[in-house]
Amino acid sequence: MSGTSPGLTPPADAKQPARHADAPAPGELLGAHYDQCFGCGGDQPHGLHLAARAGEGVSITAEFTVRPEHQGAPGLAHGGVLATALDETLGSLNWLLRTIAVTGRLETDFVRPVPVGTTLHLAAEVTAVAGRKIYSTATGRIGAPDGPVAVRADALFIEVKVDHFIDHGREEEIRAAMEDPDQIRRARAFEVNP
Ligand SMILES: CCCCCCCCCCCCCCCC(=O)SCCNC(=O)CCNC(=O)[C@H](O)C(C)(C)COP(=O)(O)OP(=O)(O)OC[C@H]1O[C@@H](n2cnc3c(N)ncnc32)[C@H](O)[C@@H]1OP(=O)(O)O
Repeated sequence: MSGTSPGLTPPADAKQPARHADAPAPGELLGAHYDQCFGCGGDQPHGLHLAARAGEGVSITAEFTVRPEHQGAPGLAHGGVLATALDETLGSLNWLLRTIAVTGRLETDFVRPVPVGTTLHLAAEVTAVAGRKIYSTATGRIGAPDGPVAVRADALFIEVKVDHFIDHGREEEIRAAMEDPDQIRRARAFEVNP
């Protein structure tokens, strides 16, 4: 689906997304792009620990289990946490394009409440690319990949250079990320832009 706001509608000359030749194979786990990331970082104690897996084409699947610390209303996931899970899944798509990009716009529909203990099955794909603009869409389903849709989102990511993080991020975290011995994570963070 495309979002309802004009910023989420690809221009007429937008192109179909092209999976990068070196993208991880379908079924492969992507791993975290940064170990302290709130969405995917394994060393982030407060995070969602979302694990994304490459799909066919430019698509991703991911799973996220709602824990008690994710509540908004009693026993139910906070909407902002669900939006984060969608944002993280959508952001992972950019690795299949081998592009560094940040979220410019994220439009979320909350269709059903998501109880604590639920595993949300997320699926996302890039729908179009226009210059630096990457258009994508995602759904989150309750309990199974074909379960009822609980949340969906449309997003616009904007390609940036690594300088975006170096210029705006805090120096100690930037330095630590650059020295990360995990080659895949370093490549996801730094080595995708020429
Ligand atoms: C050293 C350590 C490295 C670590 C490496 C980590 C690797 C990978 C990390 C990824 C992390 C993933 C985590 C999950 C994803 C996030 O959550 S990312 C964090 C949340 N997002 C942000 O912080 C972004 C903040 N915003 C910005 O920095 C700037 O607004 C942006 C998005 C870079 C755009 O600024 P800009 O580059 O000056 O672009 P600009 O020329 O204004 O716009 C370009 C085009 O996009 C359009 N556009 C821009 N913004 C919008 C918008 N909001 N709505 C509609 N259209 C828009 C413009 O209209 C323009 O269109 P055209 O005129 O070309 O047709």
